[in-house]
Amino acid sequence: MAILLGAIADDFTGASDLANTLVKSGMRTVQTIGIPPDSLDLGDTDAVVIALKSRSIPAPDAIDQSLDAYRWLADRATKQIFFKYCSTFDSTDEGNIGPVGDALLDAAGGDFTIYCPAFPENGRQIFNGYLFVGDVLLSESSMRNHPLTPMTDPNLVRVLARQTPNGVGLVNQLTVDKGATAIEQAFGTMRKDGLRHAIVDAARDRDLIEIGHACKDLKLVTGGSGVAMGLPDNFRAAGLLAEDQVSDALPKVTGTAAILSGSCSEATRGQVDYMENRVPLWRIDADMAVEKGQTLADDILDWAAPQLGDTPVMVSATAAPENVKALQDRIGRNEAGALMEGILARVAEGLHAKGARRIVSAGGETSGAVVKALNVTALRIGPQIDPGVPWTASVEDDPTALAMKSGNFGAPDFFEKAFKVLS
Ligand SMILES: Nc1ncnc2c1ncn2[C@@H]1O[C@H](COP(=O)(O)OP(=O)(O)O)[C@@H](O)[C@H]1O
Ligand SMILES: O=C(O)[C@@H](O)C(=O)COP(=O)(O)O
Repeated sequence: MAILLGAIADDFTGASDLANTLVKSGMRTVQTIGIPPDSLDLGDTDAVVIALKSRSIPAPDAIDQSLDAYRWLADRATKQIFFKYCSTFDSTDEGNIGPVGDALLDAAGGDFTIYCPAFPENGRQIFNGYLFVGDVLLSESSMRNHPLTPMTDPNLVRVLARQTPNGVGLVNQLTVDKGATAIEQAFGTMRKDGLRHAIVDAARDRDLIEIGHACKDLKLVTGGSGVAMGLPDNFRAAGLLAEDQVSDALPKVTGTAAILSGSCSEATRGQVDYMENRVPLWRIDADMAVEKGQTLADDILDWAAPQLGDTPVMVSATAAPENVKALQDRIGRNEAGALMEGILARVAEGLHAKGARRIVSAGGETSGAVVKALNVTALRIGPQIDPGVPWTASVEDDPTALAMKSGNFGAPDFFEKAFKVLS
């Protein structure tokens, strides 16, 4: 059976955000951790989301990994390819959105694609190419202090133009407001003008649905999870997708509970503070982390072992921007990230070995490190906790329930709510 939509996501939280949208829009979706083994039974699957950890690696590596994922999908006669990146367009001037977009477009034999990270339900809107996060421009939001991809330019046409040698245009709100036909005509005009990429404005879900409909003939669509909302309708209109409701029921998972947080985003900082005095919480001290390296995980595991149970134990590297900067100045930006990710991944592995089977991780890079340490191959998508964050369960015989929270997603009580949604 052919895959209708094959997505390549540049991080793990982003992948489950997209899978959540597709399931809610009626597609039977499997999220895989990296390129799936041939032994993976896809069953009746309409969409596959391949989660990579390619957002913050050098662009040539991100291209190679994305093309490997593309080839896996192409070998399975996938009808349309989706490249998922962050709703805050997380990237540096060196990549990776433009370079991966260009490489996938070449591989898919396309000559034009769109870039639309809008996610109105989570406050990401695009007007005249400018990305707003909540009420402020991207560059005024907490994303300006992101530990790995600080976003200081809110104009996505400019941001993308620095990442590709090819022309970047804009389909603005006036055109989007006219609906799918007008948007598709704008794509045609841009193609004739030799533009290969277009940022597309979107402020409301109904804009995203019209944009999705206008993308029905594109070989490659790129964006946040929002723009995927309109894509399932295209397959339904072509008679390829049933009208059936898709279930988000997960197998019953028992086992102790844990929360691992390495996101330093504003929302996560508030969510970690909320859990103070509500659960056993180990906040990783930067000095101790530098001194002990990954062996700090063993101390944390000794502390956690007697407290494991229904109430989650929580381990957090989450820190304020000035503390993140201090550690980065001391040991380097990527080294600081790798240090904290390494400790949290080793804690995850140890907790899993001690019976933890309900695990929440916060942060895209962090979740990537955690999930890789758990040797998970693929995930079923379960109920949503907050917009963009579903529970998932690994397909393995002894399943682990995992919720991977994007840095800036979720209400202040997210971690507490997560375990209520699962029970
Ligand atoms: N105290 C800290 N100092 C420096 N870097 C940190 C600290 N805590 C976590 N990090 C790193 O910051 C990065 C956060 O990125 P990520 O997990 O993707 O979160 P988000 O989803 O909020 O972007 C990770 O690489 C993580 O290891
Ligand atoms: O689109 C989004 O915002 C998310 O799906 C996402 O990719 C978030 O990444 P992190 O903030 O690194 O978790």
